[in-house]
Amino acid sequence: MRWLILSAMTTLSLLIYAVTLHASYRTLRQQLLEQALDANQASASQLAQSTDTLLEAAQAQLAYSANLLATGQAHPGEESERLGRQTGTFASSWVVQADGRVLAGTPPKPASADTSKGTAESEAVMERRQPLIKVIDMPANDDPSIVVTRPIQTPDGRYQGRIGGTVAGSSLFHARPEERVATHVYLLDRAGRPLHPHGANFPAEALAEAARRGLSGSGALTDAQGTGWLAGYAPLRSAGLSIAILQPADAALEPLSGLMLRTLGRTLPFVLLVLMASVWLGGWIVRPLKQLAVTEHWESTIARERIEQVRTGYFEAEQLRQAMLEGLGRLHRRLRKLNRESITDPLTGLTNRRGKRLALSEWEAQQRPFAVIVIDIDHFKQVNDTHGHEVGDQVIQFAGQLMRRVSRSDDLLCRVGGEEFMMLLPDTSLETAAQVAERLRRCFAQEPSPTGEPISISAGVACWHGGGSLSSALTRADEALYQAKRSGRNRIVAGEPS
Ligand SMILES: Nc1nc2c(ncn2[C@@H]2O[C@H](COP(=O)(O)OP(=O)(O)OP(=O)(O)O)[C@@H](O)[C@H]2O)c(=O)[nH]1
Repeated sequence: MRWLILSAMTTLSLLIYAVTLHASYRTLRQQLLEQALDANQASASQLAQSTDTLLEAAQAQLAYSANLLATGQAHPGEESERLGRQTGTFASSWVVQADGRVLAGTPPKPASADTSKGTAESEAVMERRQPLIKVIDMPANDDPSIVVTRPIQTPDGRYQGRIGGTVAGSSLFHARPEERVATHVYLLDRAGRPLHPHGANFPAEALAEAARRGLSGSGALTDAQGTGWLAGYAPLRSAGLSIAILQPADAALEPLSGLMLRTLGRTLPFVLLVLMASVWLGGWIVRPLKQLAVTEHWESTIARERIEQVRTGYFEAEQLRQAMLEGLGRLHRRLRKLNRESITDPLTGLTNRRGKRLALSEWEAQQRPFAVIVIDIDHFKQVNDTHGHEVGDQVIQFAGQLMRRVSRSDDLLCRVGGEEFMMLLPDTSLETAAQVAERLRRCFAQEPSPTGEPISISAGVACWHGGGSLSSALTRADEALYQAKRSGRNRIVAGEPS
């Protein structure tokens, strides 16, 4: 039972522990993913905001220079050089006149001087002679560059050309907030296509709608290879683009195993404690039950004493103990009754032959001296013949009553045959026993029996002094009785002392 309780509690504890660990794992995982998504979105928004500020500042600087050039307050070469030197915003700058000819540039021959041309959209902007911000196609590993241009128009509205510059990605993304584990920054066009870096391998289409609508937010994506990505995105309003910050989900979940190990380390001692408590509890529950499981000495008082000494400790075991004591009490009472019945003559209530034999064995073992009176009703056959067996039985019962009348409480009164009786008087001399026998004989002679008249008895008396043969003492009593019968009945004969 102990092992049953132990294994049940162990299984239950481990099951609860496993479920708790699993739930912790799921919660931690979810928390890490949500934190990463929030962080990526915050980074994307911050980066977009700082880039927007930078590009707006670049536009303002170009507007100032365009105004100086349009009003003839500055020379194109000087202004282009001043832009590069003074602000530090531009990696290169140039001035082109209305027909597209480069008037000045810093560096002197900027490779991207004509990069303000390109897409149909940007051409249209140029045609409309509006300011433009545009990402230049760059080699895959380079930082992106953004071209910012501004029309040069005289106060009366004549278009004289454009002034522009490139803002390098290094200065764009230097404002990037904290560099987080395995994060990648992407510039997306309005269709959500990655403009930079080239060949970006992520499920861009998932961000297309957000990019088109200029939304900011975050989401978990899965690419064609089944890799999970955590994306945060925000619109780069000044350039009509979006910035996305992506992080592989695995990288965000990297701390998970460490956290779970720490959780295990912290909780395992408690689990061991629970298991140890289970062992102790199992023992505590089983101990009184084990002690109550008495398998021997049920018939003696030892069992009762052992059960009484059991300290139960809890209600159910105490109930069981009480029930066992109650059952044991009943068993003992029943055994006593059976024992009594097995040594009692049912007609007279006197001790029967078996009881007599047991008592004699005990006295012999104890060497306890006793006197014996063997009694026989005279002519009992005639009683039966004359008055019937029923009256004969009543006479036998009557004989028992008279024997009780003349005896002491210590004396053992037995019915040893049909109308034969025996009185065993412990620690009694031959003379005293003979006197008792004589008193009994007189009782019979004087008291009317169930026949309506007194009846007579004959008796033989002998005694055993605690040594020698006990059976010879009994034989002497029998011989004395025989002698009393032969001498005419209704008399007592004491045998020879041993
Ligand atoms: N009613 C009745 N009679 C019994 C019982 N046991 C024995 N008897 C009868 O007791 C009688 C004993 O008779 P006997 O042994 O001849 O002895 P007796 O007639 O007493 O003659 P003596 O002993 O020589 O004086 C028999 O008739 C038995 O049937 C009993 O339990 N009830």
